Amino acid sequence: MKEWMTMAEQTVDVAVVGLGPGGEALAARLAGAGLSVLGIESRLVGGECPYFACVPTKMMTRAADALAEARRAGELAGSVEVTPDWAPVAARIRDEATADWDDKAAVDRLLESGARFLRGTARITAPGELEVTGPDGTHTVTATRGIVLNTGTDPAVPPIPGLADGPVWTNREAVRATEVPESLAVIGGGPVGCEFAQVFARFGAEVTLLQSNARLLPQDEPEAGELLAERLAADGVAVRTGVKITGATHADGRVTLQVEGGEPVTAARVLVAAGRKTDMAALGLGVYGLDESAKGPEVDDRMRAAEGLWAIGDITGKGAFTHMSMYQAGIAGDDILGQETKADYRAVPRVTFTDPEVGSVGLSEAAAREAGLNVRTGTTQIPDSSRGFIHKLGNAGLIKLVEDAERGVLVGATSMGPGGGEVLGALAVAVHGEVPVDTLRGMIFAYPTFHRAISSALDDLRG
Ligand SMILES: Cc1cc2nc3c(=O)[nH]c(=O)nc-3n(C[C@H](O)[C@H](O)[C@H](O)COP(=O)(O)OP(=O)(O)OC[C@H]3O[C@@H](n4cnc5c(N)ncnc54)[C@H](O)[C@@H]3O)c2cc1C
Ligand SMILES: NC(=O)c1ccc[n+]([C@@H]2O[C@H](COP(=O)([O-])OP(=O)(O)OC[C@H]3O[C@@H](n4cnc5c(N)ncnc54)[C@H](O)[C@@H]3O)[C@@H](O)[C@H]2O)c1
Repeated sequence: MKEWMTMAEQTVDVAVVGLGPGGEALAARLAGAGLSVLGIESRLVGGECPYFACVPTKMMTRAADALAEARRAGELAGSVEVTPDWAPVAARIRDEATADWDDKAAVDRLLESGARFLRGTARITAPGELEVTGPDGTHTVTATRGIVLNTGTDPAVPPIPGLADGPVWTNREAVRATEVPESLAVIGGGPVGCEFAQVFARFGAEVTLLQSNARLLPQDEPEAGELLAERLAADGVAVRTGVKITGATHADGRVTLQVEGGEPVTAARVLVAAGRKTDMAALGLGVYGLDESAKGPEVDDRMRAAEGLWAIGDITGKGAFTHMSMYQAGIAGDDILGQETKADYRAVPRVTFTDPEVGSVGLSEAAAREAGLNVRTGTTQIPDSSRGFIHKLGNAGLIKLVEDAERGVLVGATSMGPGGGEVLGALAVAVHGEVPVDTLRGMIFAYPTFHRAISSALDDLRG
């Protein structure tokens, strides 16, 4: 194991700036391949996902789903008394997910791979040159083969007058919650807002979700956003879409949000889930002649942003998901190690872990039409399937397929329902493998599974 770096100047083959999921994996891989690699991280090795995002929030949704299932037992299986308790959730996130937000295990793993590690904030000062400011001073780093950026995003707090004058939760504070607020106003109806809104509502908070867009999950099919709004309402969330928040005041430990043309919302807490921001100027991207006002560098299909500069993860704008960060790390790693692999984004899957889960892959109907394809769609409702009928309570969901009729292949699909993210697997194979629709129609789908509903959606395909 190499020593923790303390020297002020060092030269390596590759510097990985920001150790999100992809950067961490890439640094270890390149070191394993014999390159000298320096991983630089200002906060926690592993990035947003393990400490503030995917893992803790999915522990929350797991717990909230357990409560919902227990509440359904009354009608299906006899009486159950449900008394929500946040303590086990908070303890699990602190102890099992984040080791109390300590990345020692991840740092050790990185050092054991042969990579070096430097804690600090990096800024590019010249091509292949970095200045890193951290707890033990300022270091200069020269990366002779190049720099990989995996700097991710920060939560964006919208410029609502007064909002930032008092305490505001983003995902980073919400995952540290040690108790459930009595009431919660959620700003934003994307994946983050919807997941948190349902979790806290199921644990007893009075939740209002304020979404500026006309619907929830605007990147998904409209049918999915509409059905999700219904299901959140059934959980007691007051869902308000198409709203404009014009101001905020903080008083007596409560926040009040003014809503244009509507009732103001007062809550004990406000959670901002209104998207993410980046700062390319702070990173010094202009050194490479790149646009510092952009959200991130443009990359080619090998993740190259410039000569000797690669970028992976959320900043590439190809989908802010951990699996994308890992996928792109593989592509960039191949390029650095001289293997020719090209990124292919035709079948990017994503899952919002609400109940019902909303999974989608490839193009939505609107995106396929915008791309000029001759589109046919097919839809089926999960409650109309045998498994949906059997499942009864909690069976809301749908499957929607988007076919390129010209080629007779699926270019997109949505799978919403119980285990919707798992059912998505079959659809992702179909889109990724460009399996002819006729071949899919000839498949035998096990009875009575949720995924068997795919065959009804195939039967429904029409122009
Ligand atoms: C609440 C929430 C839930 C989510 N749930 C899911 C989910 O279920 N599934 C999923 O696939 N995705 C989910 N995501 C998205 C997921 O967290 C990100 O896509 C994932 O973390 C990958 O991001 P990344 O690789 O770009 O880097 P990040 O994870 O954002 O890490 C970047 C790292 O770079 C560091 N850094 C930044 N600038 C510098 C600098 N100048 N010098 C040194 N270090 C720097 C940061 O400190 C950070 O640790 C969720 C996101 C949120 C907010
Ligand atoms: N399960 C997952 O894979 C998962 C889960 C969470 C987040 N993520 C990723 O993290 C990223 C961030 O998610 P997010 O939900 O924060 O962002 P987002 O950009 O997807 O959604 C933010 C929503 O907030 C709304 N909004 C913006 N400003 C507003 C305002 N002033 N008032 C009211 N509403 C406003 C927008 O209409 C938008 O729909 C996304 O790209 C997402 O893909 C993934």
